[in-house]
Amino acid sequence: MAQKTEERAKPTTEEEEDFSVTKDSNANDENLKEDREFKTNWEKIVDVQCDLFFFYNFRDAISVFEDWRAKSNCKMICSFDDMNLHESLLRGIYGIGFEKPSGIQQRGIMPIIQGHDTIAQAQSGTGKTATFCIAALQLLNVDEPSCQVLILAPTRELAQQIHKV
Ligand SMILES: Nc1ncnc2c1ncn2[C@@H]1O[C@H](COP(=O)(O)OP(=O)(O)OP(=O)(O)O)[C@@H](O)[C@H]1O
Repeated sequence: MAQKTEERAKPTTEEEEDFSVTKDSNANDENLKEDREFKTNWEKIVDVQCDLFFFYNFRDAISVFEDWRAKSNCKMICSFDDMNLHESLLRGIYGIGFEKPSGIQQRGIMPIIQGHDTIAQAQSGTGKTATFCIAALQLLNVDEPSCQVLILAPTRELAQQIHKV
């Protein structure tokens, strides 16, 4: 059986990651390679557009996020209560059993609500979909009947998965 290693976001005092991801060591090497490629592409994007951020769950990338956070004055929010969400949205979040935001939600929800162009990458099942859904629901004007949010997904399967969330 392949040796298992645990990959987690760099721990911080503010954050307690809710989701842990276990990978075999070969998959981990592949992920690190992909992350290096992603970071190179990201650096190209940053050159032309400064109002973007990304993070993923490896140490280098977290530090890029922390730099961005320091520059943009954007805080990491560790509780849904502190996100200043509409009451009905907050009730819905607690109603489906979310007690506290995951790492990507602590970092990603507020920048989207504040109108920053946001690129975020995190491991599978860490709450990315809920991140942009919660932010989108917060930004929706329920009295406005026209389309206000468009979510594009590259595959039908992913679109169906997003619809479920
Ligand atoms: N803060 C939270 N607390 C508890 N459960 C959560 C939280 N956020 C998301 N979840 C649950 O975790 C699961 C994965 O969430 P989500 O689909 O948002 O992750 P994802 O990163 O988009 O996944 P994937 O990489 O597979 O697309 C879902 O069942 C979702 O309901």
